Amino acid sequence: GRDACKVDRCGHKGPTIHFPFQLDFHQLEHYDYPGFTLTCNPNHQTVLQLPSSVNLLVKNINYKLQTIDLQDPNNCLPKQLPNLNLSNSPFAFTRYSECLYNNFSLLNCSPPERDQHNNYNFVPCLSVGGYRVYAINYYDFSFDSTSCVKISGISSVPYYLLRGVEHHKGLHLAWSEPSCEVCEARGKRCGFKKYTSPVTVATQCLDIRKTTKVASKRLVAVLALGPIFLVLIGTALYYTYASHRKQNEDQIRIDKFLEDYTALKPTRYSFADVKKITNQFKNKLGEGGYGTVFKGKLSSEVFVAVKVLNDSTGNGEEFMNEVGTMARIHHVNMVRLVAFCADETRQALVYEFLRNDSLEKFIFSQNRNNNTLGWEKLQDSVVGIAKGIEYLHQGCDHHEYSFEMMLLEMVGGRKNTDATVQNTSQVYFPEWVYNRLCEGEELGIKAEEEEHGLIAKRLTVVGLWCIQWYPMGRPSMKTVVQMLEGKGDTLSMPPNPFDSTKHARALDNELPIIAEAE
Ligand SMILES: Nc1ncnc2c1ncn2[C@@H]1O[C@H](COP(=O)(O)OP(=O)(O)OP(=O)(O)O)[C@@H](O)[C@H]1O
Repeated sequence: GRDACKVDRCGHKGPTIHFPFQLDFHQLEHYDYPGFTLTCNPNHQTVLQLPSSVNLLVKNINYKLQTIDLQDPNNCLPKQLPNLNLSNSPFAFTRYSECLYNNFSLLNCSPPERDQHNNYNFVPCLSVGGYRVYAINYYDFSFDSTSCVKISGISSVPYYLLRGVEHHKGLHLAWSEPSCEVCEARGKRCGFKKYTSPVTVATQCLDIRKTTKVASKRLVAVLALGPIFLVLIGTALYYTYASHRKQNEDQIRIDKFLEDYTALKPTRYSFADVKKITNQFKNKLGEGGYGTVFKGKLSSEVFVAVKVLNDSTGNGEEFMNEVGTMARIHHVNMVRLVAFCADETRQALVYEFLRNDSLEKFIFSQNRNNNTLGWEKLQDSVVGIAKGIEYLHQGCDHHEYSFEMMLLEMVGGRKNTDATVQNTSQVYFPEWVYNRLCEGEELGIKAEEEEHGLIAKRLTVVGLWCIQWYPMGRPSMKTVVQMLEGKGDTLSMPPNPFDSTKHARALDNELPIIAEAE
């Protein structure tokens, strides 16, 4: 109970510190439960030391949500991330940032003549002397790293920590043990009760009033000591002045952050702007179902792809959906919507420019042996796309029907309805390839090394799982990512998606029998 009544803080603006946290100089009083130890640095800032000597400043502790907000003392979190390992600490990344990304490398790139890397995660605080540091994911294979040197690797991290402008936001962690949520929600103070196992701690709820009574008694004692009180007032005034100055500095930093953040949101252009950006639609990149795509230039270094929507494209619903959704999406595997145009008559979407051609061209390349995209790269692309779709689904298990066809088309190396194929049994590639796999035959594709054959087989089996007749039989995108990343040849074969008799029989079973009318 004594621990629960104790409230500390490092500076008058610092977060309040009470159970399950404690300041290290009160260590002796915590004879029953060590809690999470914090320290005060000489600048009266609160410091949390995480394993591997990662020291971070504590900005806020939310005892109700059991979260803690941390900042790097030098405002350069990416510098600490390679050492950050939470496995031996009571903390984990918060649910809000549950999208964790693996295998980032910090690359130091020599000064580019013109910055061709502007679409990647630039880390300003690590970039010195004209060199530029980027946080690049294993799957960013379009990133030209020839003039770069790897500084360090980051194994697992919430993606928001690597986005340049969001470094200021700091790191958000959560703890689950000891659990004080119930006490906090009841407006009570939480305290240690007993150990239920060597590592698990039971807590008890204590009345805060007791705490305030103790506090007010102390206040009376302080008032009695008048002269000391005056000194305290003087000190407090000094700190108020100092904190006011610091508040101003914080405000400037926040304003700068908001400015950057606003710059990230899609801008609205007029159609005249769009014409200017695309140089009168001079350079056509391609054509899709909804419009024509042109190359454009925002500045001497920033290129974009401008999709001018067909006049006949819907009643504006599709356009609003696209802008509404894309504006909220920030994912390493998703193209970024930079701007849009919605004049009375014309609509256009402005995306970041992707310089490495469309995947379609690589899939349907005639001479697969000579193309630059080998089987490993194809697999990497598929995993990247699957992760992007998983991010979009965020827990909903509905499928991206064209994803599985893309998998199968990659292996088939041709559209599965290719009418030029001689052997009619091969015309519907998915069915043909299912039968072949079931009979233990090779896929009959061009894969010179054994490992390539395994990749092709893995893509095919996952594709076949995803085209299962019944939606319930299809794996979630999360499972798809795991299947695609799985090593070796251990995937089981799915049931036959083309067995129409089974489907008919299953339907028979499911439909209720309706009696004929008399
Ligand atoms: N962000 C981009 N960067 C570079 N090229 C692009 C970009 N977006 C589209 N393109 C080019 O424009 C072509 C058409 O793209 P678009 O998105 O309109 O069609 P799609 O994806 O093929 O089909 P759909 O209209 O069904 O989405 C692509 O094949 C590609 O060559």
